[in-house]
Amino acid sequence: MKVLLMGNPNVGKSVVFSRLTGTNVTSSNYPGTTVEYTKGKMNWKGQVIEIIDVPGTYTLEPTNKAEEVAVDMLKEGDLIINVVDATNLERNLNLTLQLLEKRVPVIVALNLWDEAKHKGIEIDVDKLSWHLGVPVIPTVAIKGNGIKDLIDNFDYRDIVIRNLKDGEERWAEIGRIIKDVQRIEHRHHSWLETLDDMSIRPVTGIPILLLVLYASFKIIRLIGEGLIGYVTEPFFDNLYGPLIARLSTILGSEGFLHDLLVGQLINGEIDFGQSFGLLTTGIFIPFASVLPYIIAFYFVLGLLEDTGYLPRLSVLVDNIMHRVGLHGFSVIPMILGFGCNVPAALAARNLESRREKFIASTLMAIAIPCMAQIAMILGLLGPHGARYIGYVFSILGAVWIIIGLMLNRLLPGFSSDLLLEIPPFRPPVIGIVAKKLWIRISNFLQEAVPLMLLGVFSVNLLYVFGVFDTLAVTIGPFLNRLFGLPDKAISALLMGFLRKDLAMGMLAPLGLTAKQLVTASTVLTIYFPCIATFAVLLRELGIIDMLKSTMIMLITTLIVGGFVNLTFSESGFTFTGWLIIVLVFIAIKYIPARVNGKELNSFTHN
Ligand SMILES: Nc1nc2c(ncn2[C@@H]2O[C@H](COP(=O)(O)OP(=O)(O)OP(=O)(O)O)[C@@H](O)[C@H]2O)c(=O)[nH]1
Ligand SMILES: [Mg+2]
Repeated sequence: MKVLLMGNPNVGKSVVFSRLTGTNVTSSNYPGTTVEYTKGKMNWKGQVIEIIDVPGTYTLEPTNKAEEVAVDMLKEGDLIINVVDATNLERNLNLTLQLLEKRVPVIVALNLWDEAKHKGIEIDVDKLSWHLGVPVIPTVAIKGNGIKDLIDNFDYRDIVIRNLKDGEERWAEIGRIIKDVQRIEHRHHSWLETLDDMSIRPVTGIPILLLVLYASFKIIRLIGEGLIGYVTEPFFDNLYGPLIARLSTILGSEGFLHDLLVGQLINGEIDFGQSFGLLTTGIFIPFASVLPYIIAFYFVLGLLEDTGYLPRLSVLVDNIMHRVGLHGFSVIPMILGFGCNVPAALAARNLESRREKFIASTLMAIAIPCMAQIAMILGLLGPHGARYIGYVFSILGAVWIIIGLMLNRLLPGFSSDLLLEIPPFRPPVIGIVAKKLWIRISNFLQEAVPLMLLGVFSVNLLYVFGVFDTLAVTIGPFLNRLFGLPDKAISALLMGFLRKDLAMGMLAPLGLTAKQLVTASTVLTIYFPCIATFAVLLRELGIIDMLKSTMIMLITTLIVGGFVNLTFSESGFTFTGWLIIVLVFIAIKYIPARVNGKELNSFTHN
C-alpha cells in the first residue's frame, strides 16, 4: 500500500512524514524545502506500507518542477493524506478540492492546529469533514499530536466524487465552506508579529539584516574555531598523531604502502596538512579542518531557516536580486551554497523560469565558495591577516554582481515577480534543529570523506606516474604568466574538480605569498564546480545550458585571475585595480538589455 503526503508548500508534510516513518528528512520554515519525493516505510496492522513525502504544490496544474513531481506521484497512491495549514484554510482548500476530483481516497490532516489557536482561528472540524465528505483530523505535527488518529484512518477507502467545472466554481465552493466552518477572533499583535513587520520593512529590516549577518558570522567563527582549538586539534595532536607515528615506524618510514597511507614525512615528521597520505591528510582535512565549520554553519543556518528569517531576507533583497535577473527567493540557494553547493543547486529548481534557474545556478557555482573551501581559505590565509580573507570575498562579491548584471542584460527574456509566501516567525524547536543538523553533517561525511580519500589516492597515483610533473611543464608556464602562480599549483587546480578543500590543502606546502593565495582562492572558486555540484547542475540545467554556464566560468576565471595578478600587490589592490573595477561597473550600464518579445522564445518558462 502506498500513502502519499500531499499539500501546499510549508504546511508540515515533511514533519508528518518523519513522525510516521521515523525517517529523518529536512524540514524548514520556508516553502520548497522538499524538491524531490522521499520514500519511507512504516508498520501498519502488521503490514509494511510505503509513505511518500511529496513536494509541496498549490495546484494540480503544475507550474514548476517540484509541482510536476507532485502531480506525477498522484497516479501511484492508494491513499492521500492531504496536509492542510489550518492558519490558511481558504487557500489550502483549493488543492484539497482538486485532490477530491481524482478518484483516490483522501484524508485531511489539519496541521498547525496550535498556531491556528494562537491566531484566534476557530475551525469546526466536524462541519469541515461533512462539507468535504472525508475524515478531517487536527494535528500538531511537531509535537506528534493527532498522528495516531491519522493512522487510525488509514483504512479509509471511500471515494467522494466531486466535479466542479472550473476554478471559479471551486473558489465559490471554498467561500461557502469557509463561511460555514471558520470563525476568526480579533486579537492584539504578539511580539513575534511586531518583529515580523519590522523585519520586512526596509528602514528597520536592513539594520536587522546586518545585525543577523554579523551575529551569524561571529557565531560560526566562534563555534568553528572553538571546535578546532578544543576538540579536533587536541585529538589529532595527542591521540591520533602518535598512533599514526607508530604506524609510520612499523611501515619503515618509506616505501609505497607508507607513502599511500601516511604520506611523505616533512622534516622527518608527519604533517597532517601536507603529508598527503590517506590516513593523514585524507582524514585530517574533512574531520579536523572542515567539519567544525560545517557544524557551525549548519547550526546557524538551521536556526535561520526554522525561525522563518530566510524568506524575510528574500523580501528585503528582492530589489537587488531583480537587478541581476533574479527574484528575492534566489537568496535561499545562494545562502545554502555557502554550506554546500549541491543542495543549493537543487534548491534552484524552485525558481520560476529557465532563465532564472540558469542565472542563479551560474552565479552560485561561480562566486559562492562552499563551507569546506571557506574553512581552508580561513586556515591558509588567516595567518597572513584577516584583510586578505576580506579581499577574496570582495572579489567574489564583485564577480557575482558583475556577472549577474551582464547575464541579466545579455540573456533575453524577463524575470518573474516575487510570489513568495512569507511564513510566520516561529520559535525554532530545538529537537528539529538538532535533527536537521545531524542529517546535514552525516550527508557531508558520507559525501566528503570518500571523495577526499579518492582525491588523496589520485594525488598519490598521479604523482607516482609523473602526471603532475608533465602538466607542470606543459600548462605550468601559462598559469605562471597569467595568474602568477607556481607551476606546481596546477595539480591543486586539477584536484579542485574533485574537492575544493583538498585542492586548497594542496596549496599549503607550496609556500605561496598572500597575493598568490588570494589569486588561487578566487580562481579555485570560480573556474569549475566540484564534481558533486557538477553532476547536479548537469541534471538540473541540461547539457546545453551547463555547457554555456561552464564557458562563462572558464572565461571569468581567466579574466579575474589575470586581473588579480596584474592589479593586486602584496598589500592590496593598486589604484589601477580600483579604477578598472569602477570602469567595469560604469560600462555595464551601457550594455543594452535584450528584453523584448521576439527573443523570449529561447529563454522562457519551461
Ligand atoms: N507550530 C507548528 N509548526 C509546525 C507544525 N508542523 C510543521 N511545523 C513547522 O512548519 C515548517 C514547515 O514544515 P515542513 O515539514 O518543512 O513543511 P513541508 O510541507 O514539508 O514543506 P515543503 O517541503 O516546502 O513543501 C517547519 O518549520 C516545521 O517545524 C505544527 O503542527 N505546528
Ligand atoms: Mg517538505
